[in-house]
Amino acid sequence: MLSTNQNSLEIDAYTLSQVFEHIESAVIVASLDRKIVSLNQAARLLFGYDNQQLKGKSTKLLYANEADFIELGKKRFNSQANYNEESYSVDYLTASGLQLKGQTSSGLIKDSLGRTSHFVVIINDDSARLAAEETLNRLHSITSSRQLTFKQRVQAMLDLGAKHFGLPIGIFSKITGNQYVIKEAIHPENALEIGMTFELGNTYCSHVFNANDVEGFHHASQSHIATHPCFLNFGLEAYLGAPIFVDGERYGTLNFSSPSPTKAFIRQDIEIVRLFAEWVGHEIAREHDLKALENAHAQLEILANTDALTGLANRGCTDRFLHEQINVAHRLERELVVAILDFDHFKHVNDNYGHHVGDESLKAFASIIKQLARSQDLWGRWGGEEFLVIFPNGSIEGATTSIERVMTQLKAVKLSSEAQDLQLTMSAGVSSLRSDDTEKSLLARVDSLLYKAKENGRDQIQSDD
Ligand SMILES: Nc1nc2c(ncn2[C@@H]2O[C@H](COP(=O)(O)OP(=O)(O)OP(=O)(O)O)[C@@H](O)[C@H]2O)c(=O)[nH]1
Repeated sequence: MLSTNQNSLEIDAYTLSQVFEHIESAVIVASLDRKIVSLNQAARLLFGYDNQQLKGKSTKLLYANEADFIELGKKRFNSQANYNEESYSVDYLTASGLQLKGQTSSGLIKDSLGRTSHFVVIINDDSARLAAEETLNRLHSITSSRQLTFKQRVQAMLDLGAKHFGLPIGIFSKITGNQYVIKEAIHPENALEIGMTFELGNTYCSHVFNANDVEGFHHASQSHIATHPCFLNFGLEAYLGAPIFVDGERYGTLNFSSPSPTKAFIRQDIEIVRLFAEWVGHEIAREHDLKALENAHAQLEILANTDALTGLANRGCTDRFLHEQINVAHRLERELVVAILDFDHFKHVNDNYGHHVGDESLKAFASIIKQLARSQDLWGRWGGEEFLVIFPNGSIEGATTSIERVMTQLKAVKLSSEAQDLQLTMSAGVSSLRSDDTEKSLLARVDSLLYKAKENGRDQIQSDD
C-alpha cells in the first residue's frame, strides 16, 4: 500500500522501482510535476542512463521532440487525463543521442485514498520491428521489380541487408566442396571481386554449412571463435550468414559481416537473413528453369525449321524466308535471286542403288552446302530431291557461280562402295525478282527454267539473263 505521506514518498518510489525492476518493458516512474523518480533495468538499458543521472530531472530529456513532451503533458500527464486510450508511439532520445520509436502506455499511480501520486510510463522499443517492416517492404519491391536483372536485384538486396544489419560487407557465395566462390559482393572499399575463391574452412560460412542454418557472431574476438581463421585472417568481428538452398540442394551462403563488433543479433535479424537467402535460392532455381526453357525453345525452333535428313532449312522455313525476302526486295527495291536445284535421274539412283544411296546423295549435297553457302543466302529443301535457294541482294551471275561451285563438288562426291561409279549431277533454274512479280509468278518462272535445263540434257543451269 502506498502512503501519501511526503516523507515516505521517496521510500515508496524506491518500492515502486523494485516492483518494476525486472519487467521486460522499460518502465519510468515520474512525479506529478513530470520529474523522473526511477527507471527500471530495461529503461536504463534502452535509454543508456542510470537512475542517479536522471533522478529529479524533467522527463523532457527523454523526448526527441519537445512538442511531444508538451502535447503529452496536456493530453495525458495531468489530473484530468483520460487513461482509457490505447498505447501510442513516441520518438524518444537516448543518452547517446540516438532516436528510437517507443510504443508507449501510460497510467497513474494512486494512493489508498485515491489520490494520484505518480505517473508511470511503460515503453516497448518498436524501432527493431519498424526497421524490419521497412526492410521487408523494400525487399518486396526489389524482388518483384521487373526492371532489374537477377544480378541487380542481388546487388540491391546486399545493399539493403548491409544497411539493415549495420554490417557493410555483403556476399552471395557459391560453395563447391571446400571452395567458397564469390558470386556477388558489396564492400565499402570494393575489396571483393566476383570469382574470388577462398577455402571454406577459412570462412565463417563453414559454420553455416555445418549447421545448415543461420549463424551469427556479433563480437568474434570476445567469443569462443576468437581463434577462427576468418577472424585471424580478415579481422571480421561481426558476421551473420544463412545457407542458400536451390531445389533442396545446398548451394552457398548469403552473408553480411563487419570488422567492427555489433550489438547482439535479435530473432528478427535471423529471420530476415534467412528470408533473403531463401529468395536468392528461389531466384537461382528460377534462372535455371528459365535457361532450361530457353534452351528447349531454341532446340524446338531448330527442330521446327530443319529438315531431318539433310539438316538444311525445311520447306516451311524456306517458304517463310522467301516470303519475307520478296517483301523486303519490293519495298526497298533491292535485287533478289531465286534458284531451284533438282537432282538428275534421282529415281534411277534409288532404283539402281537403293534408297539408302539416294539418302546418302542428299546428305552429301547438304554437307557441300554447309561448307560453301554464304551466311546471307538460304538453301532449303523444297521437296524430295529439289532445293530452293534464295540469294538476297544477289545477282544472277553471282548465284550462278555459287550453284556451279556446288555442282562441281557434287560431281566429285564418292559414294559408298556399291555406288562407286555413280556421279551425281543436278539441274537448276535461276531467275531474279521483277517489280511486278508475285511469289507465285517468280517460282513459276524459276520452275520453267529448271524444266528447260532438264529438257536441254540436264547437268546445267538455265537463267533468264
Ligand atoms: N532416297 C530418297 N529418294 C527420294 C527422297 N525424296 C524423293 N526421292 C525420290 O526422288 C525421285 C524423284 O524422281 P523424279 O521426280 O521422277 O525425278 P528424277 O528421277 O530425278 O528425274 P529428273 O528430275 O527428270 O532428272 C523419286 O524416286 C523419289 O522417290 C528422299 O528423301 N530420299
